[in-house]
Amino acid sequence: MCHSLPPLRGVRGVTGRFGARLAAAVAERGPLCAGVDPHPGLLRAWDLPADVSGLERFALTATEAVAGDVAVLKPQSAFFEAFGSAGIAVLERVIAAGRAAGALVLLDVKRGDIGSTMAAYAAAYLTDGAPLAADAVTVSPYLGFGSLEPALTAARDSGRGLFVLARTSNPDGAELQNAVPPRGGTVAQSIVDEAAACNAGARPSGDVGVVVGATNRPGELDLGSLNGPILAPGFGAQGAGPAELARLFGGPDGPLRHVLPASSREILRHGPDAAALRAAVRKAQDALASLPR
Ligand SMILES: O=c1ccn([C@@H]2O[C@H](COP(=O)(O)O)[C@@H](O)[C@H]2O)c(=O)[nH]1
Repeated sequence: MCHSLPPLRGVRGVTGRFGARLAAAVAERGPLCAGVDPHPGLLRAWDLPADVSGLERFALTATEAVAGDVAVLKPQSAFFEAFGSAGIAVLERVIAAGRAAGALVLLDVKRGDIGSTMAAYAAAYLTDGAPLAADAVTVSPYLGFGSLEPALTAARDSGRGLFVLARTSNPDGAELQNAVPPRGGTVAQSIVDEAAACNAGARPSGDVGVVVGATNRPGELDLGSLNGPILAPGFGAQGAGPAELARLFGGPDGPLRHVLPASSREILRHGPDAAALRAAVRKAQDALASLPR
Protein backbone atom coordinates (compact mmCIF):
# COMPACT_ATOMS: atom_id res chain seq x y z
CA MET A 1 0.00 0.00 0.00
CA CYS A 2 2.68 2.49 0.97
CA HIS A 3 4.50 1.94 -2.30
CA SER A 4 1.55 3.59 -4.06
CA LEU A 5 1.35 6.66 -1.85
CA PRO A 6 2.19 9.95 -3.59
CA PRO A 7 5.63 11.36 -2.73
CA LEU A 8 6.01 13.26 0.55
CA ARG A 9 5.16 16.91 -0.02
CA GLY A 10 8.22 17.96 1.91
CA VAL A 11 6.47 20.43 4.20
CA ARG A 12 8.31 19.04 7.23
CA GLY A 13 11.93 18.21 7.84
CA VAL A 14 12.99 14.88 9.31
CA THR A 15 12.81 16.29 12.82
CA GLY A 16 9.12 17.06 12.29
CA ARG A 17 8.18 13.48 11.45
CA PHE A 18 6.26 11.55 14.07
CA GLY A 19 8.77 8.69 14.27
CA ALA A 20 11.58 11.13 14.98
CA ARG A 21 9.55 13.15 17.50
CA LEU A 22 8.52 9.96 19.29
CA ALA A 23 12.09 8.66 19.47
CA ALA A 24 13.22 11.97 21.01
CA ALA A 25 10.37 11.96 23.54
CA VAL A 26 11.07 8.36 24.59
CA ALA A 27 14.79 9.10 24.93
CA GLU A 28 13.93 11.96 27.31
CA ARG A 29 10.99 10.54 29.26
CA GLY A 30 11.02 6.76 28.79
CA PRO A 31 8.59 4.56 26.86
CA LEU A 32 5.52 4.59 29.11
CA CYS A 33 2.25 5.57 27.44
CA ALA A 34 -0.21 6.78 30.09
CA GLY A 35 -3.88 6.40 29.29
CA VAL A 36 -6.63 8.86 30.15
CA ASP A 37 -9.69 6.61 30.37
CA PRO A 38 -12.50 8.28 32.32
CA HIS A 39 -14.34 5.05 33.19
CA PRO A 40 -17.62 5.60 35.09
CA GLY A 41 -16.22 3.37 37.86
CA LEU A 42 -13.12 5.56 38.18
CA LEU A 43 -15.23 8.72 38.32
CA ARG A 44 -17.13 7.11 41.24
CA ALA A 45 -13.85 6.10 42.90
CA TRP A 46 -12.62 9.69 42.59
CA ASP A 47 -15.90 10.89 44.15
CA LEU A 48 -16.89 12.75 41.01
CA PRO A 49 -20.38 13.08 39.53
CA ALA A 50 -21.23 10.92 36.51
CA ASP A 51 -21.75 13.96 34.30
CA VAL A 52 -19.65 16.17 32.09
CA SER A 53 -18.36 18.21 35.03
CA GLY A 54 -17.03 14.96 36.55
CA LEU A 55 -15.54 13.95 33.20
CA GLU A 56 -13.79 17.31 32.92
CA ARG A 57 -12.37 17.23 36.47
CA PHE A 58 -11.18 13.66 36.02
CA ALA A 59 -9.61 14.05 32.58
CA LEU A 60 -7.90 17.38 33.21
CA THR A 61 -6.65 16.37 36.66
CA ALA A 62 -5.12 13.19 35.22
CA THR A 63 -3.66 15.01 32.22
CA GLU A 64 -2.17 17.84 34.25
CA ALA A 65 -0.71 15.37 36.75
CA VAL A 66 1.02 13.01 34.32
CA ALA A 67 1.48 14.64 30.90
CA GLY A 68 4.68 16.42 31.93
CA ASP A 69 6.33 13.12 32.83
CA VAL A 70 5.45 10.73 30.00
CA ALA A 71 6.44 10.54 26.35
CA VAL A 72 2.94 9.60 25.23
CA LEU A 73 -0.49 10.42 26.62
CA LYS A 74 -3.36 8.29 25.28
CA PRO A 75 -6.88 9.62 25.84
CA GLN A 76 -9.51 6.98 25.09
CA SER A 77 -12.05 8.77 22.89
CA ALA A 78 -14.97 6.47 23.74
CA PHE A 79 -15.26 7.75 27.29
CA PHE A 80 -15.48 11.34 26.05
CA GLU A 81 -17.87 10.54 23.18
CA ALA A 82 -20.24 9.01 25.76
CA PHE A 83 -21.01 12.58 26.91
CA GLY A 84 -21.79 13.89 23.40
CA SER A 85 -20.58 17.26 22.19
CA ALA A 86 -19.72 18.45 25.72
CA GLY A 87 -17.51 15.38 26.15
CA ILE A 88 -15.78 16.06 22.83
CA ALA A 89 -15.09 19.62 24.01
CA VAL A 90 -13.36 18.16 27.07
CA LEU A 91 -11.35 15.85 24.82
CA GLU A 92 -10.17 18.87 22.81
CA ARG A 93 -8.91 20.44 26.04
CA VAL A 94 -7.15 17.22 27.07
CA ILE A 95 -5.36 17.04 23.72
CA ALA A 96 -4.26 20.68 24.04
CA ALA A 97 -3.16 20.29 27.68
CA GLY A 98 -1.26 17.06 26.97
CA ARG A 99 0.65 18.66 24.11
CA ALA A 100 1.31 21.83 26.10
CA ALA A 101 2.93 19.67 28.79
CA GLY A 102 5.28 18.18 26.21
CA ALA A 103 3.68 14.76 25.75
CA LEU A 104 2.84 13.39 22.33
CA VAL A 105 -0.90 12.79 22.31
CA LEU A 106 -2.03 9.49 20.83
CA LEU A 107 -5.79 9.61 20.49
CA ASP A 108 -7.22 6.11 20.85
CA VAL A 109 -10.17 6.19 18.43
CA LYS A 110 -9.61 2.96 16.45
CA ARG A 111 -11.17 4.41 13.32
CA GLY A 112 -11.51 2.40 10.13
CA ASP A 113 -13.88 2.76 7.17
CA ILE A 114 -14.00 2.75 3.39
CA GLY A 115 -11.43 5.07 1.84
CA SER A 116 -13.76 8.01 1.12
CA THR A 117 -14.96 8.08 4.74
CA MET A 118 -11.47 7.42 6.01
CA ALA A 119 -10.50 10.69 4.34
CA ALA A 120 -12.97 12.47 6.62
CA TYR A 121 -11.45 10.78 9.68
CA ALA A 122 -8.02 11.85 8.46
CA ALA A 123 -9.29 15.43 8.20
CA ALA A 124 -10.69 15.21 11.73
CA TYR A 125 -7.65 13.80 13.51
CA LEU A 126 -4.58 14.24 11.32
CA THR A 127 -4.86 17.71 9.86
CA ASP A 128 -3.28 20.91 11.19
CA GLY A 129 -5.88 23.17 12.76
CA ALA A 130 -8.57 20.49 13.21
CA PRO A 131 -10.07 20.73 16.72
CA LEU A 132 -9.31 17.07 17.46
CA ALA A 133 -5.93 16.88 15.72
CA ALA A 134 -3.55 14.70 17.75
CA ASP A 135 0.04 13.61 17.22
CA ALA A 136 -1.16 10.12 16.30
CA VAL A 137 -4.32 8.02 16.28
CA THR A 138 -5.18 4.34 16.44
CA VAL A 139 -6.78 2.93 13.28
CA SER A 140 -8.40 -0.36 12.39
CA PRO A 141 -7.24 -2.13 9.21
CA TYR A 142 -10.09 -4.63 9.17
CA LEU A 143 -11.72 -3.03 6.11
CA GLY A 144 -8.42 -3.81 4.36
CA PHE A 145 -5.05 -2.14 4.93
CA GLY A 146 -5.59 -0.24 1.65
CA SER A 147 -8.63 1.52 3.14
CA LEU A 148 -6.21 3.36 5.45
CA GLU A 149 -4.53 5.16 2.53
CA PRO A 150 -6.07 8.61 3.26
CA ALA A 151 -4.91 8.38 6.87
CA LEU A 152 -1.44 7.18 5.86
CA THR A 153 -1.09 10.09 3.45
CA ALA A 154 -2.45 12.68 5.90
CA ALA A 155 -0.22 11.41 8.70
CA ARG A 156 2.86 11.43 6.55
CA ASP A 157 2.19 14.87 5.07
CA SER A 158 1.49 16.47 8.44
CA GLY A 159 4.21 14.84 10.55
CA ARG A 160 1.74 12.67 12.45
CA GLY A 161 1.59 8.96 13.20
CA LEU A 162 -0.75 6.00 13.05
CA PHE A 163 -0.99 2.91 15.22
CA VAL A 164 -2.64 0.11 13.26
CA LEU A 165 -4.42 -2.63 15.22
CA ALA A 166 -2.54 -5.86 14.54
CA ARG A 167 -2.80 -8.29 17.47
CA THR A 168 -4.92 -6.66 20.13
CA SER A 169 -4.77 -7.36 23.86
CA ASN A 170 -8.28 -8.81 24.23
CA PRO A 171 -8.72 -12.60 24.11
CA ASP A 172 -11.49 -12.25 21.48
CA GLY A 173 -8.97 -10.84 18.98
CA ALA A 174 -7.13 -14.12 18.48
CA GLU A 175 -9.65 -15.92 16.27
CA LEU A 176 -9.70 -13.18 13.62
CA GLN A 177 -6.15 -11.86 13.95
CA ASN A 178 -4.43 -15.27 14.04
CA ALA A 179 -6.50 -16.56 11.11
CA VAL A 180 -4.40 -17.78 8.19
CA PRO A 181 -5.20 -16.09 4.86
CA PRO A 182 -4.76 -18.03 1.57
CA ARG A 183 -1.25 -16.65 0.97
CA GLY A 184 -0.07 -17.89 4.40
CA GLY A 185 1.15 -16.16 7.56
CA THR A 186 -1.57 -14.71 9.76
CA VAL A 187 -3.86 -11.75 9.33
CA ALA A 188 -1.99 -9.92 12.12
CA GLN A 189 1.38 -10.65 10.49
CA SER A 190 0.14 -9.30 7.16
CA ILE A 191 -0.80 -6.05 8.90
CA VAL A 192 2.63 -5.81 10.52
CA ASP A 193 4.22 -6.43 7.12
CA GLU A 194 2.12 -3.69 5.47
CA ALA A 195 3.14 -1.26 8.23
CA ALA A 196 6.77 -2.31 7.79
CA ALA A 197 6.58 -1.45 4.08
CA CYS A 198 5.43 2.08 5.07
CA ASN A 199 8.39 2.45 7.42
CA ALA A 200 11.10 1.13 5.11
CA GLY A 201 14.25 3.26 5.26
CA ALA A 202 12.94 5.70 7.89
CA ARG A 203 15.44 6.84 10.54
CA PRO A 204 15.38 6.60 13.51
CA SER A 205 11.94 5.01 13.20
CA GLY A 206 8.96 5.10 10.86
CA ASP A 207 5.64 6.82 11.53
CA VAL A 208 3.37 3.80 11.19
CA GLY A 209 3.13 1.84 14.40
CA VAL A 210 1.19 -1.27 15.24
CA VAL A 211 -0.84 -2.29 18.29
CA VAL A 212 0.28 -5.56 19.86
CA GLY A 213 -1.18 -6.36 23.26
CA ALA A 214 1.27 -6.99 26.09
CA THR A 215 -1.00 -9.87 27.10
CA ASN A 216 -0.32 -11.90 23.95
CA ARG A 217 1.61 -15.13 23.64
CA PRO A 218 5.24 -14.87 22.49
CA GLY A 219 6.11 -16.19 19.05
CA GLU A 220 2.93 -15.26 17.21
CA LEU A 221 4.40 -12.31 15.31
CA ASP A 222 7.64 -11.40 13.58
CA LEU A 223 8.17 -7.72 14.38
CA GLY A 224 11.83 -7.66 13.34
CA SER A 225 11.30 -5.65 10.14
CA LEU A 226 8.68 -3.22 11.41
CA ASN A 227 11.05 -0.28 11.96
CA GLY A 228 8.23 1.53 13.75
CA PRO A 229 6.67 1.92 17.19
CA ILE A 230 4.68 -0.83 18.89
CA LEU A 231 1.89 0.24 21.23
CA ALA A 232 1.52 -2.49 23.85
CA PRO A 233 -1.69 -2.02 25.85
CA GLY A 234 -2.38 -4.54 28.59
CA PHE A 235 0.48 -3.43 30.84
CA GLY A 236 -0.99 -3.07 34.34
CA ALA A 237 -4.72 -3.67 34.78
CA GLN A 238 -4.93 -6.37 32.09
CA GLY A 239 -2.24 -8.41 33.83
CA ALA A 240 1.00 -7.91 31.88
CA GLY A 241 4.12 -6.70 33.71
CA PRO A 242 7.77 -6.22 32.79
CA ALA A 243 8.34 -10.00 32.68
CA GLU A 244 5.60 -10.45 30.10
CA LEU A 245 6.95 -7.55 28.04
CA ALA A 246 10.44 -9.06 28.13
CA ARG A 247 9.10 -12.49 27.07
CA LEU A 248 7.02 -11.02 24.25
CA PHE A 249 9.38 -8.41 22.85
CA GLY A 250 12.81 -9.11 24.36
CA GLY A 251 15.70 -11.26 23.19
CA PRO A 252 18.82 -10.34 21.24
CA ASP A 253 16.96 -9.22 18.10
CA GLY A 254 13.68 -8.39 19.81
CA PRO A 255 11.89 -5.09 19.14
CA LEU A 256 11.77 -4.00 22.81
CA ARG A 257 13.32 -0.61 22.02
CA HIS A 258 10.30 0.22 19.83
CA VAL A 259 7.71 -0.79 22.46
CA LEU A 260 5.44 1.72 24.22
CA PRO A 261 3.80 -0.13 27.12
CA ALA A 262 0.38 1.45 27.72
CA SER A 263 -1.34 1.60 31.08
CA SER A 264 -4.54 3.38 32.03
CA ARG A 265 -6.55 2.05 35.01
CA GLU A 266 -3.49 0.92 36.96
CA ILE A 267 -2.29 4.54 37.05
CA LEU A 268 -5.66 6.29 37.23
CA ARG A 269 -6.90 4.32 40.23
CA HIS A 270 -4.37 6.30 42.33
CA GLY A 271 -6.19 9.62 41.75
CA PRO A 272 -7.47 12.17 42.28
CA ASP A 273 -4.36 13.16 44.23
CA ALA A 274 -1.89 14.51 41.65
CA ALA A 275 1.17 13.44 43.64
CA ALA A 276 -0.20 9.89 43.90
CA LEU A 277 -0.88 9.82 40.16
CA ARG A 278 2.67 10.98 39.46
CA ALA A 279 4.03 8.38 41.88
CA ALA A 280 2.10 5.66 40.00
CA VAL A 281 3.64 6.85 36.74
CA ARG A 282 7.11 6.83 38.32
CA LYS A 283 6.57 3.30 39.64
CA ALA A 284 5.59 2.06 36.18
CA GLN A 285 8.56 3.90 34.62
CA ASP A 286 10.94 2.39 37.18
CA ALA A 287 9.62 -1.09 36.41
CA LEU A 288 10.17 -0.47 32.69
CA ALA A 289 13.67 0.91 33.27
CA SER A 290 14.76 -2.59 34.26
CA LEU A 291 14.09 -3.83 30.73
CA PRO A 292 16.96 -3.86 28.22
CA ARG A 293 16.35 -1.38 25.37
O1 LIG B 1 -5.49 -4.04 21.95
C1 LIG B 1 -5.85 -3.05 22.58
C2 LIG B 1 -5.98 -1.81 22.02
C3 LIG B 1 -6.33 -0.74 22.80
N1 LIG B 1 -6.57 -0.90 24.12
C4 LIG B 1 -6.93 0.31 24.90
O2 LIG B 1 -5.87 0.57 25.85
C5 LIG B 1 -6.43 0.97 27.10
C6 LIG B 1 -6.09 -0.07 28.15
O3 LIG B 1 -6.56 0.32 29.41
P1 LIG B 1 -6.11 -0.42 30.77
O4 LIG B 1 -6.93 0.25 31.81
O5 LIG B 1 -4.63 -0.18 30.95
O6 LIG B 1 -6.44 -1.85 30.62
C7 LIG B 1 -7.94 1.14 26.86
O7 LIG B 1 -8.16 2.47 26.46
C8 LIG B 1 -8.22 0.21 25.70
O8 LIG B 1 -9.32 0.60 24.92
C9 LIG B 1 -6.44 -2.14 24.70
O9 LIG B 1 -6.63 -2.33 25.92
N2 LIG B 1 -6.08 -3.19 23.90
